[in-house]
Amino acid sequence: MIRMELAKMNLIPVFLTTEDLEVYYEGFSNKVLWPICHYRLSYAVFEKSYWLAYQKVNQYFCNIVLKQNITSKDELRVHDYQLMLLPQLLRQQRSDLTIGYFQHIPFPADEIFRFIPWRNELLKGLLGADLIAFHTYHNAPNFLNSCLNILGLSPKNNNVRCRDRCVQVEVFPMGIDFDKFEALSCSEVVLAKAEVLKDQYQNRKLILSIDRLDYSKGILERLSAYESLLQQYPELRNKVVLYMLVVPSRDNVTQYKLLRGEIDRMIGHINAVYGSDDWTPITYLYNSLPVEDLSALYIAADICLVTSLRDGMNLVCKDYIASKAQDYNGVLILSEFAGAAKELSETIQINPNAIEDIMQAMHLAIYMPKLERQQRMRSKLFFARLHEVKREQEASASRKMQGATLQKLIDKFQQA
Ligand SMILES: Nc1ncnc2c1ncn2[C@@H]1O[C@H](COP(=O)(O)OP(=O)(O)O[C@H]2O[C@H](CO)[C@@H](O)[C@H](O)[C@H]2O)[C@@H](O)[C@H]1O
Ligand SMILES: O=P(O)(O)OC[C@H](O)CO
Repeated sequence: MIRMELAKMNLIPVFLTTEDLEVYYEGFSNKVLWPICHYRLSYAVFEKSYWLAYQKVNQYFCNIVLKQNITSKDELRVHDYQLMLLPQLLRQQRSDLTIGYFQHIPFPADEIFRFIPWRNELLKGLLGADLIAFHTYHNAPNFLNSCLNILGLSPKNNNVRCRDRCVQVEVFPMGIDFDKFEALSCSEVVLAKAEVLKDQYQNRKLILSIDRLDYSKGILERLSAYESLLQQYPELRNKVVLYMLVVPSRDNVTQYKLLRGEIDRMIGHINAVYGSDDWTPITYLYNSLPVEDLSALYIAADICLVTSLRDGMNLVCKDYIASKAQDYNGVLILSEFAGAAKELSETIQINPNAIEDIMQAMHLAIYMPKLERQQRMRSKLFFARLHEVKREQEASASRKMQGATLQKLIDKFQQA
């Protein structure tokens, strides 16, 4: 049944057992690779059984891919850290294939990647691809340094030579479906929902955050900063609301369970200590919402607060910008450790480890004059459009075209 429904969308499922999910997905992917790539060494659990499952499931994906009727004209694209071994597994069976690999999360410094007992195998797995790509610039040298210092392969001009093949390492910052969010922000249904939200909060300043429940998103740091804001500027009490939408994620993994408990505790504390009969400082939703509701939140929010401690890109901030394409009326506070910060220079950027900085950024955003808000948002809109996901798809359809397409867009920007 599932198989048939997915076939209608040209999709083929890869079914995993409960045990595979536990050791491959929750285990190796999210207790080894995720913490290492997000610089949380102490959260990594180097279990041999996780590694065995990771190899097994990557092989399983490989078998299913190769059962399809693939010709050497097809281009295979492997996405993300759950499938680092897949490029080489495919290459071993089919040397004629063109394979791309895109990593959505950061690639850490070689001294960090080195911690993984199976780092050589992982790097060799990736090097089965013809093209390895990351969101932002610093990931590429991190990967190339790992090839050099762990495998002893000297890179030359972003290329790594593996026997008779040359692997190219590139940077493609990913965007969103900009038009979709812009269109939603004009839809009557969404605008009505946004009005309901504004009424509900009686025109208090609405600070919005949306993320999966993840320790990489700096959720506790955000809460500490918000508490400091209410402490240091008591005149803001009853005038602001922090609306936190936290999307459930990996809830069987220990560190995620602990984080959830701590979030609940901090929110309970802030609401109990600072709240009053007619004002709750934090609205907290632990849920996944339909896209119309997300869009209404973006429209209603005066400020969007992104506090990632590490983030490959962060698309929430781009969704927010696209949702402001009509009136430019919003302020984005963005962590300097989110990949998006490299493109969005007109944001208020913060180091999320500096609680005082987040607090001052919120204060600045709350009192920012309308003209300045709009000027900053206009320039951000340009960059969010520049890397729209549709353009990226067209651009990466041919590797050769990529450089030229991107250059053309950059030239256009420079002329503007
Ligand atoms: N309830 C809901 N329903 C529908 N959509 C929802 C939703 N809640 C959130 N979303 C959407 O999901 C996306 C989440 O992407 P993010 O980049 O913010 O984080 P994530 O860590 O999941 O992504 C990983 O992949 C992305 C993309 O490569 C990288 O930016 C990031 O660094 C990396 O960790 C956003 O576009 C958001 O609008
Ligand atoms: O929810 P997960 O575990 O599939 O991970 C989502 C992230 O987009 C991974 O990059």
